[in-house]
Amino acid sequence: MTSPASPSPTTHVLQTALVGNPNCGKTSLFNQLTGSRQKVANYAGVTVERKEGFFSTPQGRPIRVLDLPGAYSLASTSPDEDVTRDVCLGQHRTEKRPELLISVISATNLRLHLRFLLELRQLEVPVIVALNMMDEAKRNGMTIDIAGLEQELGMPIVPVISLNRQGVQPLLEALDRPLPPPPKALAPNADLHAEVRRLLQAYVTDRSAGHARLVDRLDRWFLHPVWGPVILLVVLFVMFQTVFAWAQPLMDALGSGITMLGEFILRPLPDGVLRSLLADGVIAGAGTVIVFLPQILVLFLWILALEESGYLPRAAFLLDRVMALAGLSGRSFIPLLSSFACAIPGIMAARTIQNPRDRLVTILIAPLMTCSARLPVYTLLIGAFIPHKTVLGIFGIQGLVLFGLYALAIVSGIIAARIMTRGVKSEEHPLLLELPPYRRPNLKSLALGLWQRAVMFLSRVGTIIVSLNVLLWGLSSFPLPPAGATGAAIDYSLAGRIGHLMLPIFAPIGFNWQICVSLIPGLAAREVAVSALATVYALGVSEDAASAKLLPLLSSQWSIATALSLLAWYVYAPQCISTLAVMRRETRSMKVVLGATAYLFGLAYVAAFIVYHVARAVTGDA
Ligand SMILES: Nc1nc2c(ncn2[C@@H]2O[C@H](COP(=O)(O)OP(=O)(O)OP(=O)(O)O)[C@@H](O)[C@H]2O)c(=O)[nH]1
Ligand SMILES: [Mg+2]
Repeated sequence: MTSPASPSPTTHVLQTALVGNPNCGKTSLFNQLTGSRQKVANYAGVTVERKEGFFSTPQGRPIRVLDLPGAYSLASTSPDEDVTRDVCLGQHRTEKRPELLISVISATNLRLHLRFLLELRQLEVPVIVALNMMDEAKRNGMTIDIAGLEQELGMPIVPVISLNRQGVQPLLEALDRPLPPPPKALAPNADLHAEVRRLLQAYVTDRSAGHARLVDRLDRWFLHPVWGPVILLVVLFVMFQTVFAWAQPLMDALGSGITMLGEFILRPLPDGVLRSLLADGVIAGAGTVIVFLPQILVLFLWILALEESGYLPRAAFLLDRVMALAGLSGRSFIPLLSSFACAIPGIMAARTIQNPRDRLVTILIAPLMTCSARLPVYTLLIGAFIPHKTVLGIFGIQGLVLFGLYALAIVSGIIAARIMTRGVKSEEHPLLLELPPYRRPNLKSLALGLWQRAVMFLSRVGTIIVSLNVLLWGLSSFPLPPAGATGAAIDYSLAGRIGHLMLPIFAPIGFNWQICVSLIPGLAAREVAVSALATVYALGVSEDAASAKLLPLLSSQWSIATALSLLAWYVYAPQCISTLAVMRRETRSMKVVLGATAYLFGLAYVAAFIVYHVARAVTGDA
C-alpha cells in the first residue's frame, strides 16, 4: 500500500511503528497519518496483522509507519501479539527493528496503557508517546499534566485526537524534530503497577466519575443475566426484520432500473450470439445479483454500528456460557461474529485466541456462520417461496425465516464445535475481555464504511461474478443444438450435459439439473449461484431473457421442498474458494482444509436430504 507521499529512493525513510494496547486507536491514527482506510472498531483485537504505510511530515521528512496488532505486554500470548513483540524486539522475520516507536496510549485508560508504555522503556529505542482520545478525556473532565509526565518518563508526549487529520497535527510536528534519545530502562525488578499508580497520582486528575456511572448503568442492563440475553435477541431479531423491511423499496427500484437499462441496451441489437451473451450472460447474471445491494448495506449498517458502539464485547461476555456449551470460550465470539460479514476476516480474527485448540475449532466453524454472500441466495428463495405476510401484526414471515436460517447455522456451529472439542480437555481459564467505552457511532465513518462495502460488492459483481457468468453462458450455449432439435438449446450444451450427469447425485435431495449447473460456478463464490440460475433459466425460456424474471420462474417451476432443500444446502456448503484459501494460510495445513470441506459438504447434503423429504411429506408433494 502506498500513500500520497511515496518516498524517493535516495532519501532516508524513517522506520516507525505504532505500538500500544488493543483499542487505543492505533489504526485510527495510522489512517489519519497515511490516508488509508484500515478497519477500525470499538473492541480489542481488530488489527491482527502488521500494515505498512508512508507519509511525510509538514517539513517533508519521509516516514514509513507500521500499524501493529494491539498487545497488553511484550510477553505475547497469542499469534497476533507475537507480531508486535517480534517487531519491537527486532526478531521479526522480514521487518527490521523500527528506529522510532510511536507508543499510542488512550488518555481514558491510562491505568492499563501506561503499564505497557513503561515496559517499552526496556527496549532502548526512541519513543514518542501519542496520547490519544484527548477529546473524550476532556469531555470526561480529566486533566493531565503532560509536561510533568513527559519529564518524568523521559519521552516526548503529544496529545492527539485520531478522529480527524487536524487532531494528529501535533504528532506530525513532533516528527519533524530530531529523534528523542531512547528512554532510560527501569530497574529489571521494578513494580510496574506501583509505578503507574504513582504516576497517575502525581500527574492526572480524573473527574470522569459521572461518565463511569453512565457506563455502569448501561452495563447493568446489557450484562444482566436475564435482560442481557433478551436485549441481544431483540437486537438480532430487529436486525433481520429490517434487512427485509428497509431494503425492499430500494431493491424494487433498483430491479426496475436494471430492467429498463437492459431493454435500452438490447433494443437496437439483432437476435444472435451477441444479444444472447449480453442479455442472458451479463445482464441477467449481474442484474440479479446487483439488486441485493440494499440488503447487504442494511446488514452492514447494523454490523458497523454495533462494532463502533462498544456492545460487541459485552455480547461476547453474555455468550460466554453459550460458548461453553460448544466447548469454547467467549473469546471465540468476535471471530465468529465477524464471520457473519465474511468468513475471511472472521478466520483471521481467530489469531486473537490464545488456546490453539479453541483457535482451530473456531476456524473450522467460522464458515458455518452466515456470511453476507449467502444473503442473495436466501432472499431470492425466500422471496419466491415464502409469502410476504406478517404474523401478530408486526413480524414479517420472510424476516422470521431469515432469522431461522441464521439461528440454524448458529446452533449447528455450536453442535459441530461440541463434537470437535469432545474428549479434548480445554485448559480452564476465565474469560478476560476488555470492555471498551460505549461510543455513539460517528455518522461520517458509518457512511464511509457503507461506501467501502458498496464498492467491494459492486467490484465483485463486475469482476468475478460477471466473468464466471460469461463463462457459464458459453458452456450453456455451445455446442449449438443439432439441426431440427426440438428441446431448449441449453439441453444440448456442455453445461446442460454436465447438469444431467450430476443429477443422480443431487436428485435425492430434490435438486434439478439447473441447480446442479449453478452449483459449479457457485463453488467459487456463493452469490454466483444466483446469477448462474438466472442465466440457465434465461437460456431455457423462449421469450426475451431481459424480461424473464427469475423469481416468478422459480416459484412456478420448483416445489417448495426443492427450495427449502437448497436453502438448507446453503446453510452448510463451503462454497467459497477464498475462505478455504485463508483457512489454509491460517492453519498451514491442507489436511484441515480438506477435512473442513468434507465435513461441511457432508452436513450440507444430509441437511438438504432431511429437509427435502420432510418438506415433501408435509406438503404432500409427490
Ligand atoms: N473519541 C475518540 N475515539 C477514538 C479516537 N481514536 C480512536 N478512536 C476510536 O477508538 C476505537 C478503537 O480504534 P482503533 O483504531 O480500531 O484501535 P486500535 O488500537 O487499532 O485497536 P486494535 O487493532 O484492536 O489493537 C474506535 O472506536 C475508534 O473510532 C480518538 O482520538 N477519539
Ligand atoms: Mg488496529
